[in-house]
Amino acid sequence: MTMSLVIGEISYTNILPLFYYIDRERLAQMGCQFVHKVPAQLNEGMAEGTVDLGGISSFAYGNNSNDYVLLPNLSVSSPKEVGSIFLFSKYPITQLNGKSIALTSSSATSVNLLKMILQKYYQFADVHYETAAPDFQEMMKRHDACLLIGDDAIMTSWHKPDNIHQYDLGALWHHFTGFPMTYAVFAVRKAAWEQHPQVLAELYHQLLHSKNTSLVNQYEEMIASIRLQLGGTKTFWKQYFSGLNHDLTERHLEGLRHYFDTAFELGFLLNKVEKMTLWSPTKHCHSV
Ligand SMILES: C=C(O[C@@H]1C=C(C(=O)O)C=C[C@H]1O)C(=O)O
Repeated sequence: MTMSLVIGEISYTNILPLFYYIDRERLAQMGCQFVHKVPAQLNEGMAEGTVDLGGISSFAYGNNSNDYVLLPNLSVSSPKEVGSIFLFSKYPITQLNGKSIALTSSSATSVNLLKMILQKYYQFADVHYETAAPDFQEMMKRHDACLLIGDDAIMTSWHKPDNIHQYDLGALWHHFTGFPMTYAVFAVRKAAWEQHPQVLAELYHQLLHSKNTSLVNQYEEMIASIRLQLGGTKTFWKQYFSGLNHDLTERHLEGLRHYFDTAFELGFLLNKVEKMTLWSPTKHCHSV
């Protein structure tokens, strides 16, 4: 069997509803291969062409919007609090100007989101950033605050010392802009989509099916398996998933546009994202 699509699967709980119910055997028979990595590694895989599609940081999509198309109705987003993207700080956030913050090496969207929030909304011009492996203890040895995402952030929040302040970036973004935040999108490299349209259509159908089944089952089965691996109570995980959203509506795209425009304005993105092109299983792609 020749390989068709290499699919990037973010190795965090937040994306699980989209993958939990897919038929991996059927997709493997169609030549699909899955790779589990943190977002920053999948972003890189897409850029160098070793990954064909997958959940990637929306910031990485913004950097490559002419070469990738978006799968509609799929994302990792939150209307407000996200519950797994946290700034942990020795000081209240209002006192972070002039301080040093360690940024997880796993992320692209959230590190830029944090910089944006501190620079544009808190008007801090003098924050020192350093990228580091996602390890709370190590990060806090040499820095005043640290940014963690995904399961690293969740686990850290469970064991955080009482004197450490914790800020949810989804809540901050919503507070300052009123928009939902989309952290990950499903992007496909154009070449891969053109070569394997049928495999992509099947995969897309399965991802949507998984998302809908997860919702209908209220994440019950999934939560049982997550608890075996990571611990945590059923109530905790129910609440976590109820704060997330995996759609990509017009409102999500508006929020993304605002994020990309701000990232360009502050020089984090080198090019303005002029349009976002959405793949369609039945028609030609269209841009918004
Ligand atoms: C919701 C999350 O979103 C993740 C954050 C990402 C980023 O910051 O680049 C990328 C993919 C998402 O899965 C999370 O990590 O908790």
